[in-house]
Order: sequence, then C-alpha cells, then structure tokens
Amino acid sequence: MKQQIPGPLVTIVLDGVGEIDRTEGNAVKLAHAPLYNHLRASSRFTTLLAHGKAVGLPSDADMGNSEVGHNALGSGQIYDQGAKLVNDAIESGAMFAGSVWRQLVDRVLRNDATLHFFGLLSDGNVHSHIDHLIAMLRRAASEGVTKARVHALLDGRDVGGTTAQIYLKQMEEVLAVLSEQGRDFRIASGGGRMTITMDRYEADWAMVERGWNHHVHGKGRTFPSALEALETLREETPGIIDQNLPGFVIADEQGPVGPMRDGDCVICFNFRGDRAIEMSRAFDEGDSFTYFDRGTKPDVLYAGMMQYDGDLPSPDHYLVGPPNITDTLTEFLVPEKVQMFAISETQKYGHVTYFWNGNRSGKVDERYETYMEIPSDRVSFDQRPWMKAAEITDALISALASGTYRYLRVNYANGDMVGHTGNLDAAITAMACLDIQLQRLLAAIKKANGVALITADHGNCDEMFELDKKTGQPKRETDGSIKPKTSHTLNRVPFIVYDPHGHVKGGLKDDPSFGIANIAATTVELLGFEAPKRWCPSLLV
Ligand SMILES: O=C(O)[C@H](O)COP(=O)(O)O
Ligand SMILES: [Mn+2]
Ligand SMILES: [Mn+2]
Repeated sequence: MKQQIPGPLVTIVLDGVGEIDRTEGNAVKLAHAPLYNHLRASSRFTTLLAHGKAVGLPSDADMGNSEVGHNALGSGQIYDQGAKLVNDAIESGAMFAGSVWRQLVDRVLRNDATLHFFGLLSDGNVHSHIDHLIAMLRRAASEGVTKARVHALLDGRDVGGTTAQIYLKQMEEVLAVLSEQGRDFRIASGGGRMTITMDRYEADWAMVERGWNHHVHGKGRTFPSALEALETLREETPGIIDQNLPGFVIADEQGPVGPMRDGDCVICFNFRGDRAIEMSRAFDEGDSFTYFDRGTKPDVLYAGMMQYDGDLPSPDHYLVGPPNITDTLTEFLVPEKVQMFAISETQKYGHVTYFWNGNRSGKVDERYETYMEIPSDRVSFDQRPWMKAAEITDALISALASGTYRYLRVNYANGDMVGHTGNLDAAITAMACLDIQLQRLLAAIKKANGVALITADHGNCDEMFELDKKTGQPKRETDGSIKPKTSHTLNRVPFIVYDPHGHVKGGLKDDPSFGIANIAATTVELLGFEAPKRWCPSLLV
C-alpha cells in the first residue's frame, strides 16, 4: 500500500544474522540481546528467504551470500547470478565458443606456453565452483594445451572449516588423469584465502602481494605437493582452519613448478567480483599500479571468469558476461530527488554501495547520494567482535540529526564476519554489541520521527556448529569437541518494521515464498511511491 511516512526511512542490514528455532550453536539466540528479542516479538516481524532461487542462485541447496543478497535488496528483483550464468555458459558451450577462451588457448598453443588458473578451490559456489575449473582444464586439454598450472586457494569459509583435503585430492586426481598422454597439468601454489590473494575493498593489499609472489613468481615456502603442504601446515598450527593457512609453493628438483612466464595465459576461475578485483588489477594495470611492487611482471594474457567490476572496468578480458542489473532502488529514488545515505565499514562497504546498486561502483547521481566508509580493523574478527558497529552508529546518528536524508541504509558486518571465524563465544559477543548499537540507532530514528526496516542478507552466526544432516546433532572433531561452522546458512532472515510513532498503515503479508527482493518495493511504498511492476511485490498488506 502506497503511503508516505513523515520522517526518514532506514534499512538496517544485519549481515549474516539468520533465523532458526534451534538455540544450540545459535549466537542470535544465545546473545544477551534484549532489544532484538523485543523486536522479534512484535507484530511486524516476519522471516524472508535469502538463499537459493530466491536470490538467483542455481538451486535451493545454495546458501545465500552478500553479493546476491545485496543485489536483491538493492534492485528489488531476482537476477540469475554468477554461479548460474557460468554453469549455463559451460553447459551450452558458449564459454568455449567465446572469443576470450579462443584468444587464451590460441596464445598458449602459439607460444608453447602454460595456461594458469587461480581461484578458490571448493564447491562453496559463493566465489567459485571446483566443477567450473575441472570443465576448463578438460577442455583446454582437449584443445591441445599441454601444460597447465593450478594455483589453489584453500577455502574453509564457504565450506567446512577443514575440508581442503577433499578438494585438493579431487584436483590431484583430475590433474593426474589429464597429465597422461604427455600432458603436464599440476598444482603450482596455494594458501588460505584469508592469508593470500582474496582481499576485498582494499582492506589489506599485503594479502594480494603475498598471493602475487606465490602464484606469479613462485616465491614462498616450498613443498613437494599441495597435500603435503596442507598436512605440514596443519601440524604446525593445531586447530587452524583452512582459510587462515599460510601460502605455499610447489617445487620439484628443478625448483618451483609454476612461476608465470612471458607468453603464458592466466584465468581467475572465481566468478564473484569483490575478492577478485585487486588481483585482477595487479595483472591488468600498467605502471600506474602502485599498491605493491610486483617485481618483473611477466607478459601474460589475463582473464577473469566474469567481469568483476563494471565501472573500472576490470578485468579487461572475461569469459562470461555479468548479470545486467537495471532499475535499481537507487535509480528509482534519484529522479524523485530523494537524498540518500549509505554507510558500512570497509569489509562490507562495497556491499552496501556497489552490490546494492546492481554492481555499480560509481554513484548514480552525486547530488543525491552520500557514501561513508568506516575503516575496518585488520584482525581476525573474533579478536574484535564489536568491529566498527559503534562508529557506524555514531555516523548514522549524525546523519539522522542533520535532517538531510530521507532514505538511509547501513550494513553492520558483525554477524557475518565474526560468524566466519567459527568462534561461537565471539559471535555471541558480536550479537550483544549489535544490540547495544541498535538501541542507540533506533532511539535516534524515533527522535527523527522515522521508521526502520531491519533485515539481513543471509544467515551465518545463527548456526555456528556443523550439524550432522542425518541426526541433526552437532558434528564432533576426533577429540570430541564440536566442529565449528564457518560458512553462511540456508536459513531465512528476519524482517522487522520498527515504527515507534505508528506511521505505517497495515500489517505484513504472510507469504512463505517472499524473499529479501521484496523489500525494495516495501521501501518505496513507505516513501510515498508506487513500486515498478517488474519488482517483487511489497511486503505491506
Ligand atoms: O567472501 C567471504 O567472506 C565469504 O565467502 C562470503 O561472505 P559474504 O557473502 O558475506 O561476503
Ligand atoms: Mn553478507
Ligand atoms: Mn559472509
């Protein structure tokens, strides 16, 4: 129902805060969070889908993630996303018929050179899928490529915390088969994804530099094989989860097996952009690149699985076209001259700006948009579970008090970033910290005569234990301790309308098929507009 609230409207995204009845291992329920619990008990509380097909992923077995979640939140629509687009391009053969694949393979054949692949080696399907890599390796072999190298980033964040051996073994088997008939396909380097290569939003370029030295120059601690590296590195730091493992280089009697050389080609097989952009820039940019010293940069042709940033644009070459997200919430509100404010800390800043605006890094219109980034700490977030929630709230309170903005949006990263560490105690603290900041923020919204919509982009800290699918009980390590869960969940997410002055008319529709893509239409209705027909319908009765 179209209605115009008199004060500001604020969308609060509690990143990684899902909804499930179970209390065990659920930081949302275990935390001292009196305000959040009070809001959940209100009549304008419901839950929404935030995973699988409801956010454009291939199947309902796919957990949601921040990219697809914020795309849905910010566009009010469901688009086929990277995972699905790449599957389709491989299945239909369009990827291999495309000009970029041809250029890469032809160059390798012409130069008698090596085809390198780097990316996240798992089936998490958030940044990548191992099946995509396997399909490309097989195809390259069938087209005559004789030398390929895989630079394998170990996951433990979108999949179980200590599962790297599963994917490494699978990869070694595939590579062994492909190496028959005179081919030479091998793993050349690797490391934990939170230690090397996969930084995002320029939070820590040193990670990318470490990755560059391992993958490109073959510089790092050497091991005879990736599985031996994994075993040794785990032994050296008991309890370490895969994402935090140090980098490694594979070497034989002649030295490192896969430094990149002039004439080689390189494919980043991640489809998701945020954590692939910095490395792409290191490969593509010329002397203007100043983030770290790349040493002698080999003359390689580099391609991404997808275009990771449509505005830079980056990379120069990519295998699959990105989803073309149009008619976003921001594009709708700009011509209506609605002043907007978007804020988060570094780790989620791109989520609430770039992903929110349909993967657009520039503003739609400077005159109506203010963005604010609070620099994140550079630590493992179980050491600082409060993160920058207080500083973000300070800035939001000032923005509300200025009276300038009619629509504000914020992402609080705590539930997700602390959830990814697998540390339940820290996640419980994160939720308690969030509750205190929500108390401050909602008081300011009330004072400004406003309304808030509180939601999440997907679950994470709502399930901090790995559960056995059959018994529903927590899985145990060999020493009897509970196996921590570091990845997102498949759970629904909250949707709460906070309306202290009773401005909002009507209740919430009760439709279990509604997801977070339904929030944009709700937003514009509360701002006094009719939502575009192509958006998912509003949640207001
Ligand atoms: O990149 C990450 O940190 C995880 O793979 C996914 O987390 P996000 O989707 O919440 O960013
Ligand atoms: Mn998220
Ligand atoms: Mn996450």
